[in-house]
Amino acid sequence: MASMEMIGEKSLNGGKRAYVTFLAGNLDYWMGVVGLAKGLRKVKSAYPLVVAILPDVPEEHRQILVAQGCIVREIEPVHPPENQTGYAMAYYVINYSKLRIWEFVEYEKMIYLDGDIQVFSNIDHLFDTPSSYLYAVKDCFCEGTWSKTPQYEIGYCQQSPEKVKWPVESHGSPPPLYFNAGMLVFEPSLVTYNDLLQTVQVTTPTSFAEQDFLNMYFRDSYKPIPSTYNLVLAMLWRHPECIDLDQIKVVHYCAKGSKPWRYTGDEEYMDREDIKMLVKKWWDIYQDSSLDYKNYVKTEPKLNLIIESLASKESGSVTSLAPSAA
Ligand SMILES: O=c1ccn([C@@H]2O[C@H](COP(=O)(O)OP(=O)(O)O[C@H]3O[C@H](CO)[C@H](O)[C@H](O)[C@H]3O)[C@@H](O)[C@H]2O)c(=O)[nH]1
Ligand SMILES: O[C@H]1[C@H](O)[C@@H](O)[C@H](O)[C@@H](O)[C@H]1O
Ligand SMILES: [Mn+2]
Repeated sequence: MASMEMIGEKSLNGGKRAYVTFLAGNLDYWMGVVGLAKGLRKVKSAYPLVVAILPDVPEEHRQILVAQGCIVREIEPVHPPENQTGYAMAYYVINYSKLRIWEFVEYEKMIYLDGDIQVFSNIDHLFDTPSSYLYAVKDCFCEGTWSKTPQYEIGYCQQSPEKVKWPVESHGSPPPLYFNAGMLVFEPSLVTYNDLLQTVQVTTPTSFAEQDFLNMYFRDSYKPIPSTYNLVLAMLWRHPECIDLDQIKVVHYCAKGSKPWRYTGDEEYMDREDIKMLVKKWWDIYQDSSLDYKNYVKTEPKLNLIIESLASKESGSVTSLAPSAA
């Protein structure tokens, strides 16, 4: 990878790791980020959550995130060339700004999670995956958001490619593997970052905005990881044979009507028992005040030790940071 960031085999950032998410606008997505910060604490993740925010995030939302232990980093919006054909969701245009996270080179490796994701098991081990690849979960093409694509028209989905076979005779080779960009394991790099930003300006925008773009850009370095690391909810009704809910570590509330903080149960599939259970599990974490950063700092024994030690140093006495043998 980028020589600028490496001296010999050692990286300049000392191998630092962090989770990162993205927040834009003054709507209610900050609630998702608070839920995520608390979820990462619940599973005892060892790494902080960086929030890349656009300038339009109100001050009060920033303060809530800081109070929840997040590292807030403001980023400039990225404006792609004009889109002549439209996005699957009009707001997807803001997601191009996500490309800025490749600039966070004080970290050697990061795990990006959308704000509408919750982590139910510790996934820190993903930081140990071999470098120079982009890891993400294969997407599903079966929802209406995909209706303008050949995959959807044919009824082909990479999740069950044997169900409806790709018509090689009429359409050529099947499309390359395609990941959902709500969860990514990646390495920040200034070389990659500059190239991403230059390339995006000469690339025609398509329905799934930066998700399409990243799929194209990282085609040769993409490595699929199991759906347990990013359960795109539609998998539950489109490909139930591929999913074992007990194994799921990360849930992505991306299906229409499934954002827990907006959930009404009215939209299609939203009255399913598994959906109700997953929405409730999100709320349980969001409302658990013992997972608030301030309470967590109070109760976390290791942190307490450090805080006490620093306090006693300040007051003149020297205490060892090592835990007592007792
Ligand atoms: O008003 C908004 C809208 C979005 N977001 C942020 O942007 C992320 C992406 O938006 P959604 O989660 O609503 O989008 P989807 O999950 O439906 O979208 C999927 O496709 C998108 C295409 O742009 C992105 O790639 C996204 O990461 C991927 O999960 C959110 O989680 C949130 O972190 C905001 O902060 N405010
Ligand atoms: O990015 C989109 C989005 O997350 C949709 O909600 C989902 O149906 C798609 O599979 C995905 O590609
Ligand atoms: Mn999402």
